[in-house]
Amino acid sequence: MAVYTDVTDADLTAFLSQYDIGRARALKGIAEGVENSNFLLHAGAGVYILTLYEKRVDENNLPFFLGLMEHLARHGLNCPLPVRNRSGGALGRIAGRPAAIVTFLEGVSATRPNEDQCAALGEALGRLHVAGADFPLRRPNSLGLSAWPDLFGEVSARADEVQPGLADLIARELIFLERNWPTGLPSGIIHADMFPDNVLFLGDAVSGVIDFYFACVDNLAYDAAVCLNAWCFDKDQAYDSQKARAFFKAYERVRPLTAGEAEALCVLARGAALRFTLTRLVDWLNVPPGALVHPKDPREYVRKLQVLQTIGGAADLGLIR
Ligand SMILES: Nc1ncnc2c1ncn2[C@@H]1O[C@H](COP(=O)(O)OP(=O)(O)O)[C@@H](O)[C@H]1O
Ligand SMILES: N[C@@H](CCOP(=O)(O)O)C(=O)O
Repeated sequence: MAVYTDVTDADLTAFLSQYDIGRARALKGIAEGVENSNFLLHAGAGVYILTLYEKRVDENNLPFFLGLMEHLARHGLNCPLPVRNRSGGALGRIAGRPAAIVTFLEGVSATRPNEDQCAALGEALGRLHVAGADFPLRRPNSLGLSAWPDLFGEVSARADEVQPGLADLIARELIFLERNWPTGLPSGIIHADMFPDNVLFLGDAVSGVIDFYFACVDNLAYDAAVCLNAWCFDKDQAYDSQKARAFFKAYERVRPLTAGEAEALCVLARGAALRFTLTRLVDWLNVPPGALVHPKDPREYVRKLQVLQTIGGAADLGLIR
Protein backbone atom coordinates (compact mmCIF):
# COMPACT_ATOMS: atom_id res chain seq x y z
CA MET A 1 0.00 0.00 0.00
CA ALA A 2 1.52 3.34 -0.93
CA VAL A 3 -0.72 5.95 0.61
CA TYR A 4 1.07 8.81 2.30
CA THR A 5 -1.89 11.23 2.26
CA ASP A 6 -5.44 10.20 3.13
CA VAL A 7 -8.45 11.62 1.29
CA THR A 8 -11.66 12.32 3.21
CA ASP A 9 -15.13 12.03 1.67
CA ALA A 10 -15.50 15.80 1.93
CA ASP A 11 -12.15 16.37 0.17
CA LEU A 12 -13.13 14.00 -2.61
CA THR A 13 -16.61 15.47 -3.11
CA ALA A 14 -15.18 18.98 -3.36
CA PHE A 15 -12.45 17.84 -5.76
CA LEU A 16 -14.80 15.90 -8.06
CA SER A 17 -17.23 18.83 -8.18
CA GLN A 18 -14.69 20.44 -10.57
CA TYR A 19 -14.99 17.53 -13.03
CA ASP A 20 -17.65 16.08 -15.29
CA ILE A 21 -17.16 12.44 -14.29
CA GLY A 22 -20.02 12.14 -11.80
CA ARG A 23 -19.98 11.52 -8.08
CA ALA A 24 -17.59 9.20 -6.27
CA ARG A 25 -18.95 5.69 -5.79
CA ALA A 26 -15.80 4.19 -4.26
CA LEU A 27 -12.20 5.15 -3.54
CA LYS A 28 -9.63 2.50 -2.72
CA GLY A 29 -5.93 2.99 -1.88
CA ILE A 30 -3.64 1.02 -4.22
CA ALA A 31 -1.04 -1.31 -2.72
CA GLU A 32 1.63 -1.05 -5.41
CA GLY A 33 3.95 1.88 -5.93
CA VAL A 34 6.22 3.72 -3.53
CA GLU A 35 6.46 7.30 -4.74
CA ASN A 36 2.94 8.76 -4.66
CA SER A 37 -0.49 8.15 -3.10
CA ASN A 38 -2.62 6.31 -5.67
CA PHE A 39 -6.30 5.50 -5.43
CA LEU A 40 -8.70 3.52 -7.60
CA LEU A 41 -11.63 5.88 -8.14
CA HIS A 42 -15.06 4.56 -9.15
CA ALA A 43 -17.09 7.57 -10.33
CA GLY A 44 -20.38 7.87 -12.17
CA ALA A 45 -18.66 8.03 -15.56
CA GLY A 46 -16.32 5.10 -14.96
CA VAL A 47 -13.11 3.93 -13.27
CA TYR A 48 -10.08 6.22 -12.89
CA ILE A 49 -6.83 6.63 -11.00
CA LEU A 50 -6.53 9.50 -8.56
CA THR A 51 -2.91 10.34 -7.82
CA LEU A 52 -1.72 12.67 -5.05
CA TYR A 53 1.86 13.63 -5.81
CA GLU A 54 4.30 13.26 -2.95
CA LYS A 55 7.87 14.23 -2.06
CA ARG A 56 9.81 13.22 -5.18
CA VAL A 57 7.48 14.91 -7.64
CA ASP A 58 8.11 18.63 -8.06
CA GLU A 59 4.72 20.27 -8.72
CA ASN A 60 6.35 22.51 -11.33
CA ASN A 61 7.12 19.42 -13.38
CA LEU A 62 3.56 18.13 -13.49
CA PRO A 63 2.62 20.00 -16.70
CA PHE A 64 5.56 18.18 -18.34
CA PHE A 65 4.48 14.74 -17.08
CA LEU A 66 0.79 15.18 -17.82
CA GLY A 67 1.48 16.83 -21.17
CA LEU A 68 3.82 13.98 -22.13
CA MET A 69 1.14 11.37 -21.41
CA GLU A 70 -1.30 13.27 -23.64
CA HIS A 71 1.35 13.61 -26.38
CA LEU A 72 2.25 9.92 -26.31
CA ALA A 73 -1.42 8.87 -26.27
CA ARG A 74 -1.96 11.03 -29.37
CA HIS A 75 0.91 9.08 -30.99
CA GLY A 76 -0.96 5.84 -30.31
CA LEU A 77 0.83 4.65 -27.18
CA ASN A 78 -1.27 3.02 -24.46
CA CYS A 79 -0.61 5.42 -21.60
CA PRO A 80 -2.97 7.08 -19.11
CA LEU A 81 -4.84 10.15 -20.32
CA PRO A 82 -5.17 12.99 -17.79
CA VAL A 83 -8.84 13.92 -17.21
CA ARG A 84 -9.42 17.64 -17.59
CA ASN A 85 -11.67 19.53 -15.19
CA ARG A 86 -14.32 22.05 -16.23
CA SER A 87 -11.69 24.80 -16.36
CA GLY A 88 -9.72 22.71 -18.87
CA GLY A 89 -6.93 21.99 -16.41
CA ALA A 90 -5.50 18.53 -15.68
CA LEU A 91 -4.00 19.46 -12.33
CA GLY A 92 -5.76 20.23 -9.05
CA ARG A 93 -5.18 20.04 -5.30
CA ILE A 94 -6.72 17.72 -2.72
CA ALA A 95 -5.82 17.16 0.95
CA GLY A 96 -3.04 19.69 0.58
CA ARG A 97 -1.32 17.80 -2.27
CA PRO A 98 -1.17 18.44 -6.03
CA ALA A 99 -3.37 15.82 -7.66
CA ALA A 100 -4.63 14.56 -10.99
CA ILE A 101 -7.15 12.07 -12.30
CA VAL A 102 -6.03 9.83 -15.16
CA THR A 103 -7.75 7.08 -17.12
CA PHE A 104 -7.56 3.54 -15.81
CA LEU A 105 -5.75 1.10 -18.10
CA GLU A 106 -6.64 -2.58 -18.23
CA GLY A 107 -3.92 -5.16 -17.79
CA VAL A 108 -1.68 -6.75 -15.20
CA SER A 109 1.99 -6.34 -14.41
CA ALA A 110 4.24 -9.31 -15.19
CA THR A 111 5.65 -10.73 -11.97
CA ARG A 112 8.05 -13.06 -13.88
CA PRO A 113 8.40 -11.49 -17.36
CA ASN A 114 8.96 -14.02 -20.17
CA GLU A 115 10.91 -13.50 -23.41
CA ASP A 116 7.80 -12.55 -25.37
CA GLN A 117 6.95 -9.89 -22.80
CA CYS A 118 10.53 -8.59 -22.92
CA ALA A 119 10.17 -8.31 -26.69
CA ALA A 120 6.86 -6.44 -26.30
CA LEU A 121 8.58 -4.16 -23.80
CA GLY A 122 11.41 -3.47 -26.26
CA GLU A 123 8.96 -2.48 -28.97
CA ALA A 124 6.99 -0.27 -26.56
CA LEU A 125 10.14 1.49 -25.37
CA GLY A 126 11.32 2.07 -28.92
CA ARG A 127 7.94 3.52 -29.88
CA LEU A 128 8.01 5.76 -26.80
CA HIS A 129 11.45 7.10 -27.77
CA VAL A 130 10.39 7.78 -31.36
CA ALA A 131 7.06 9.34 -30.34
CA GLY A 132 8.78 11.55 -27.78
CA ALA A 133 11.04 13.11 -30.38
CA ASP A 134 8.58 15.91 -31.18
CA PHE A 135 7.34 16.54 -27.65
CA PRO A 136 7.96 20.28 -27.18
CA LEU A 137 8.62 20.41 -23.42
CA ARG A 138 11.97 19.50 -21.88
CA ARG A 139 12.99 18.42 -18.38
CA PRO A 140 16.48 17.38 -17.30
CA ASN A 141 16.97 14.13 -15.42
CA SER A 142 16.84 15.19 -11.77
CA LEU A 143 18.04 11.68 -10.80
CA GLY A 144 20.87 11.44 -13.33
CA LEU A 145 24.65 11.13 -12.80
CA SER A 146 25.03 14.62 -11.32
CA ALA A 147 22.45 13.86 -8.60
CA TRP A 148 24.03 10.61 -7.38
CA PRO A 149 26.76 12.09 -5.15
CA ASP A 150 24.20 14.16 -3.21
CA LEU A 151 21.86 11.17 -2.92
CA PHE A 152 24.79 9.16 -1.54
CA GLY A 153 25.60 12.00 0.86
CA GLU A 154 22.14 11.59 2.39
CA VAL A 155 22.80 7.97 3.38
CA SER A 156 26.58 7.36 3.37
CA ALA A 157 26.78 7.39 7.16
CA ARG A 158 24.14 4.64 7.48
CA ALA A 159 24.67 2.56 4.29
CA ASP A 160 26.67 -0.13 6.12
CA GLU A 161 23.68 -0.72 8.43
CA VAL A 162 21.90 -2.10 5.36
CA GLN A 163 24.84 -4.13 4.05
CA PRO A 164 28.42 -4.19 5.42
CA GLY A 165 30.82 -2.48 3.01
CA LEU A 166 28.04 -0.81 1.03
CA ALA A 167 29.28 2.76 1.54
CA ASP A 168 32.68 1.88 0.13
CA LEU A 169 31.15 -0.04 -2.80
CA ILE A 170 28.99 2.95 -3.73
CA ALA A 171 31.84 5.44 -3.33
CA ARG A 172 34.06 3.39 -5.65
CA GLU A 173 31.29 2.93 -8.21
CA LEU A 174 30.59 6.66 -8.23
CA ILE A 175 34.25 7.36 -9.04
CA PHE A 176 34.17 4.77 -11.85
CA LEU A 177 30.98 6.19 -13.35
CA GLU A 178 32.12 9.79 -13.18
CA ARG A 179 35.34 8.81 -14.99
CA ASN A 180 33.62 6.66 -17.64
CA TRP A 181 30.19 8.15 -18.21
CA PRO A 182 29.53 8.42 -21.97
CA THR A 183 28.91 11.70 -23.75
CA GLY A 184 27.47 12.53 -27.16
CA LEU A 185 24.91 9.70 -27.21
CA PRO A 186 21.46 10.12 -28.81
CA SER A 187 19.20 11.73 -26.23
CA GLY A 188 15.52 12.45 -25.98
CA ILE A 189 12.41 11.80 -23.89
CA ILE A 190 12.88 8.74 -21.66
CA HIS A 191 10.51 7.07 -19.20
CA ALA A 192 13.38 6.41 -16.72
CA ASP A 193 11.34 4.03 -14.50
CA MET A 194 10.16 1.33 -16.91
CA PHE A 195 9.93 -1.45 -14.31
CA PRO A 196 7.55 -4.41 -14.57
CA ASP A 197 5.15 -2.70 -12.15
CA ASN A 198 4.84 0.19 -14.61
CA VAL A 199 3.95 -1.89 -17.67
CA LEU A 200 0.56 -3.57 -17.98
CA PHE A 201 -0.03 -6.66 -20.12
CA LEU A 202 -3.00 -8.48 -21.56
CA GLY A 203 -1.37 -11.84 -22.25
CA ASP A 204 2.01 -11.08 -23.79
CA ALA A 205 0.90 -7.79 -25.35
CA VAL A 206 1.58 -4.44 -23.65
CA SER A 207 -1.80 -2.91 -22.78
CA GLY A 208 -0.44 0.11 -20.92
CA VAL A 209 2.62 2.03 -19.77
CA ILE A 210 2.12 4.03 -16.58
CA ASP A 211 4.01 6.14 -14.04
CA PHE A 212 5.66 8.82 -16.14
CA TYR A 213 6.76 10.74 -13.07
CA PHE A 214 10.48 10.25 -13.63
CA ALA A 215 10.25 10.99 -17.35
CA CYS A 216 12.86 13.44 -18.58
CA VAL A 217 15.42 14.12 -21.30
CA ASP A 218 18.48 11.87 -21.12
CA ASN A 219 20.41 9.24 -23.09
CA LEU A 220 17.90 6.99 -24.86
CA ALA A 221 20.17 3.98 -24.29
CA TYR A 222 20.08 4.72 -20.53
CA ASP A 223 16.33 3.99 -20.63
CA ALA A 224 17.11 0.63 -22.26
CA ALA A 225 19.68 -0.02 -19.52
CA VAL A 226 17.04 0.63 -16.84
CA CYS A 227 14.91 -2.03 -18.54
CA LEU A 228 17.75 -4.57 -18.71
CA ASN A 229 18.24 -4.28 -14.95
CA ALA A 230 14.54 -4.42 -14.13
CA TRP A 231 13.46 -7.16 -16.57
CA CYS A 232 16.44 -9.36 -17.45
CA PHE A 233 17.63 -10.64 -14.09
CA ASP A 234 16.02 -13.82 -12.74
CA LYS A 235 14.90 -14.34 -9.16
CA ASP A 236 18.42 -15.47 -8.22
CA GLN A 237 19.86 -12.26 -9.69
CA ALA A 238 21.49 -14.11 -12.61
CA TYR A 239 21.46 -12.10 -15.84
CA ASP A 240 19.20 -13.64 -18.50
CA SER A 241 20.77 -12.68 -21.84
CA GLN A 242 18.03 -14.52 -23.76
CA LYS A 243 15.42 -12.10 -22.43
CA ALA A 244 17.77 -9.21 -23.19
CA ARG A 245 18.25 -10.47 -26.78
CA ALA A 246 14.46 -10.54 -27.23
CA PHE A 247 14.22 -7.02 -25.79
CA PHE A 248 16.96 -5.58 -28.02
CA LYS A 249 15.74 -7.34 -31.19
CA ALA A 250 12.29 -5.77 -30.80
CA TYR A 251 13.62 -2.38 -29.70
CA GLU A 252 16.02 -2.16 -32.65
CA ARG A 253 13.27 -2.90 -35.14
CA VAL A 254 11.87 0.48 -34.06
CA ARG A 255 15.09 2.36 -33.32
CA PRO A 256 18.50 0.78 -34.02
CA LEU A 257 21.15 1.56 -31.40
CA THR A 258 24.23 3.39 -32.59
CA ALA A 259 27.72 1.89 -32.22
CA GLY A 260 28.39 4.44 -29.49
CA GLU A 261 25.29 3.37 -27.57
CA ALA A 262 26.28 -0.29 -27.84
CA GLU A 263 29.77 0.50 -26.54
CA ALA A 264 28.34 2.52 -23.62
CA LEU A 265 25.70 -0.02 -22.60
CA CYS A 266 27.63 -1.65 -19.75
CA VAL A 267 28.46 1.67 -18.10
CA LEU A 268 24.88 2.89 -18.56
CA ALA A 269 23.55 -0.31 -16.94
CA ARG A 270 25.92 0.12 -13.98
CA GLY A 271 24.76 3.72 -13.63
CA ALA A 272 21.12 2.71 -13.77
CA ALA A 273 21.74 0.05 -11.11
CA LEU A 274 23.48 2.59 -8.86
CA ARG A 275 20.67 5.14 -9.32
CA PHE A 276 18.03 2.71 -8.05
CA THR A 277 20.35 1.45 -5.31
CA LEU A 278 20.63 5.03 -4.05
CA THR A 279 16.95 5.99 -4.20
CA ARG A 280 15.95 2.70 -2.59
CA LEU A 281 18.57 3.23 0.11
CA VAL A 282 17.23 6.73 0.85
CA ASP A 283 13.66 5.42 1.05
CA TRP A 284 14.70 2.34 3.05
CA LEU A 285 16.35 4.51 5.71
CA ASN A 286 13.70 7.23 5.74
CA VAL A 287 10.18 5.72 5.82
CA PRO A 288 7.84 8.54 6.98
CA PRO A 289 6.08 7.69 10.28
CA GLY A 290 2.57 6.37 9.64
CA ALA A 291 3.05 6.02 5.88
CA LEU A 292 1.47 2.89 4.42
CA VAL A 293 4.33 1.86 2.13
CA HIS A 294 6.62 -1.11 1.59
CA PRO A 295 9.95 0.42 0.48
CA LYS A 296 11.87 -1.66 -2.05
CA ASP A 297 15.01 -3.46 -0.96
CA PRO A 298 18.20 -1.65 -2.05
CA ARG A 299 20.19 -4.88 -1.71
CA GLU A 300 18.46 -6.26 -4.82
CA TYR A 301 20.09 -3.50 -6.83
CA VAL A 302 23.44 -3.85 -5.07
CA ARG A 303 23.49 -7.47 -6.29
CA LYS A 304 22.58 -6.41 -9.83
CA LEU A 305 25.33 -3.79 -9.78
CA GLN A 306 27.88 -6.36 -8.63
CA VAL A 307 26.87 -8.69 -11.49
CA LEU A 308 27.12 -5.81 -13.98
CA GLN A 309 30.60 -4.96 -12.70
CA THR A 310 31.72 -8.38 -13.98
CA ILE A 311 30.13 -8.05 -17.44
CA GLY A 312 32.60 -7.19 -20.19
CA GLY A 313 30.59 -5.81 -23.07
CA ALA A 314 27.30 -5.29 -24.90
CA ALA A 315 27.33 -8.83 -26.34
CA ASP A 316 27.33 -10.21 -22.77
CA LEU A 317 24.34 -7.96 -22.10
CA GLY A 318 22.49 -9.58 -24.99
CA LEU A 319 23.02 -6.98 -27.72
CA ILE A 320 24.10 -9.12 -30.67
CA ARG A 321 25.65 -7.30 -33.64
N1 LIG B 1 -3.51 4.47 -15.26
C1 LIG B 1 -3.50 3.34 -14.54
N2 LIG B 1 -4.26 2.28 -14.91
C2 LIG B 1 -4.26 1.16 -14.16
N3 LIG B 1 -3.55 0.99 -13.02
C3 LIG B 1 -2.79 2.02 -12.62
C4 LIG B 1 -2.70 3.24 -13.34
N4 LIG B 1 -1.83 4.08 -12.68
C5 LIG B 1 -1.43 3.42 -11.58
N5 LIG B 1 -1.99 2.18 -11.53
C6 LIG B 1 -1.82 1.18 -10.46
O1 LIG B 1 -1.29 1.86 -9.32
C7 LIG B 1 0.00 1.30 -8.99
C8 LIG B 1 0.91 2.41 -8.51
O2 LIG B 1 1.07 3.34 -9.57
P1 LIG B 1 2.53 3.96 -9.83
O3 LIG B 1 2.35 5.11 -10.76
O4 LIG B 1 3.47 2.89 -10.21
O5 LIG B 1 2.94 4.42 -8.36
P2 LIG B 1 3.81 5.68 -7.96
O6 LIG B 1 2.90 6.84 -8.22
O7 LIG B 1 4.12 5.42 -6.54
O8 LIG B 1 4.99 5.69 -8.85
C9 LIG B 1 0.47 0.63 -10.26
O9 LIG B 1 1.39 -0.41 -9.97
C10 LIG B 1 -0.84 0.10 -10.85
O10 LIG B 1 -1.20 -1.11 -10.19
N1 LIG C 1 10.85 1.65 -9.68
C1 LIG C 1 11.62 2.12 -8.53
C2 LIG C 1 10.77 2.75 -7.44
C3 LIG C 1 9.76 3.69 -7.95
O1 LIG C 1 8.72 2.85 -8.34
P1 LIG C 1 7.27 3.43 -8.62
O2 LIG C 1 6.85 2.80 -9.87
O3 LIG C 1 6.45 3.06 -7.44
O4 LIG C 1 7.44 4.92 -8.75
C4 LIG C 1 12.36 0.96 -7.88
O5 LIG C 1 11.94 -0.19 -8.10
O6 LIG C 1 13.31 1.25 -7.13
